[in-house]
Amino acid sequence: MDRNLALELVRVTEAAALASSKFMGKGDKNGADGAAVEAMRRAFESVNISGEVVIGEGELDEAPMLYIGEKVGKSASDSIEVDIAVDPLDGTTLIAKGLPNVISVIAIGSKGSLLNAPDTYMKKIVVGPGAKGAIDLNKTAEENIIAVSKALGKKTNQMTIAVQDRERHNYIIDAARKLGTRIQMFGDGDVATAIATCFDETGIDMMMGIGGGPEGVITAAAIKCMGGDMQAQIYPLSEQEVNRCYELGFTDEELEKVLTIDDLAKGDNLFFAATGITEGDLLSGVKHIGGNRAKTQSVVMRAKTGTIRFVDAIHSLDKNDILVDLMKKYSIE
Ligand SMILES: O=P(O)(O)OC[C@H]1O[C@](O)(COP(=O)(O)O)[C@@H](O)[C@@H]1O
Repeated sequence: MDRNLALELVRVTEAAALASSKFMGKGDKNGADGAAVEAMRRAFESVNISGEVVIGEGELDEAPMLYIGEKVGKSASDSIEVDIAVDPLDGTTLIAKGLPNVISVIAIGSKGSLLNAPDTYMKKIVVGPGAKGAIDLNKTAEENIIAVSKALGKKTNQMTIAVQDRERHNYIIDAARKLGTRIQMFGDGDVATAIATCFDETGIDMMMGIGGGPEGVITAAAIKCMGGDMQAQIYPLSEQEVNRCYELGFTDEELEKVLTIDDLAKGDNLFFAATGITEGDLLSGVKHIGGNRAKTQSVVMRAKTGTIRFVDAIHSLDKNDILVDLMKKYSIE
């Protein structure tokens, strides 16, 4: 894949971020998600790829989505075939309330590189480059915190771990408290939080917990680009989810397997892009400024080179065809 693809991908997440930002705090999570999906789909039309969505979003909550198997991109005779994983809006509950940590994300990899994870829960553990090789999902939360602290050369009470605020994570909270480890709880949006582990300035050393499977694959592509580490296990939490895994052809053995970052996102022919929608640890949210313009901040990464680029942009919203059309459709100023 050509390096110039990076900027094209940023345009795609920017489009989704701009469209959904119009819904911030309006209590309409499906409206925000729908606008992000449509904007992303339209923006993909000008990207010179022949892409197939292998990870879509929305199945868990039946929200609008870019569905699995959907073809996206220009699909010209010279377009390269790629796997695409998308989450046009990670944090639908957050955007409805105007809360921080909402982003739009895509990961792209060569054909067959991204795991076709089911739309069920996934157990995840994510660390930055400093603790690469130190994590093991077969071990307890306590053992992992200790191993990561050793790798980072910190005491466990000098570490901060990020945990999604859910009852199912009480075992992690108990382990961290026993070790005196600080906990940064977050309401939603585990892709943004996982990425934050790879940036020292966020102060987050590790993320652990059970979140969406599709989000897990997207996270793995990003963490690969940044040289961090991740392990995961498909983790259906209900009988319905177990059946869904079987329907998709997963065996019991595969469901028990601890997946490495390479199982989730193979090789290094991978790109990842994200744009902030609301303020986050790493990316600023969309800021609507005077003159019908808006500022965005994005990050785009490439695993092959390890380059991480932050892209600041100012958009003239009335000159943006996708946005003009969508705002008409949703009757939003
Ligand atoms: O909210 P749940 O059911 O605990 O699921 C966790 C998943 O939900 C999210 O917090 C938000 O997902 P949505 O944007 O689809 O609402 C993800 O980041 C996370 O992986």
